[in-house]
Amino acid sequence: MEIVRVNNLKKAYGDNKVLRGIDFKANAGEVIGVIGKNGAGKSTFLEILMTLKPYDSGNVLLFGKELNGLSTNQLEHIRKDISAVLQPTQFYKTLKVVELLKLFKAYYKSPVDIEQIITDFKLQPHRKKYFDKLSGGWKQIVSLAIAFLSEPKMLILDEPTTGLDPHMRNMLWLYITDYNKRTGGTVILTTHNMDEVELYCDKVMLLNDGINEMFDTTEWILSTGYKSINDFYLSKVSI
Ligand SMILES: Nc1ncnc2c1ncn2[C@@H]1O[C@H](COP(=O)(O)OP(=O)(O)OP(=O)(O)O)[C@@H](O)[C@H]1O
Repeated sequence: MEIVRVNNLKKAYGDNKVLRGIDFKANAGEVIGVIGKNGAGKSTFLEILMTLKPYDSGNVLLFGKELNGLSTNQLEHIRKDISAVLQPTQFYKTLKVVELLKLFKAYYKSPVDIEQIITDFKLQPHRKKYFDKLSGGWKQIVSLAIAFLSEPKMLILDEPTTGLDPHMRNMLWLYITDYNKRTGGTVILTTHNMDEVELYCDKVMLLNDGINEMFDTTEWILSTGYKSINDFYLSKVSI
């Protein structure tokens, strides 16, 4: 089943033409990595998929519906099936980890068991701490746990493992892989870690000079003679 289809997507900030004709597709159950150098437009692309940012031209279809032209009600309906890692706000400060999880569980009407999430994300020692007092990496973990609460059909993660130690990184990937297998949910993420792309992503899109220079399976890219996805990246992208 097709979850996302993007044709000839263009987006500029003033004279800065960031996306100059992107074609992309995500099916149910795929894990897709979006890569490219700093400033290539990865976050811009994800924000458009999250329905947070307008685009100039082209087509973006989520769950078969073209985004431009949807009413506010229709957009809200679509957003129920999407989850993204939220940027912590001031409001998070005043709540403990377990309170935050309960709040979002109620908000999403999530069937997910809070205690299970606490165990899966190794949050037991932190459950009674105020969010504001957690380290950067643990704030990231809590934000990710919240994103999974709604059991979304599409999960969008912007650099989810940046700032996480190797165990936490591993744990997060196990969780992503398990969520993907269990629910058939689609995961679209950006990362600068090419080993993660090679290990965990079914497909990879390389954004370069505003276009998708490559969009294919990691398997196919490796079969063309690159030693690794890192090798592929270094040979395709100049500094
Ligand atoms: N709101 C904005 N207004 C103006 N320019 C913007 C805005 N957001 C992003 N840009 C510009 O668009 C370009 C792409 O930025 P974007 O954040 O999408 O890239 P990225 O690939 O995610 O980068 P990074 O890997 O560094 O996170 C950059 O030149 C950036 O300065």
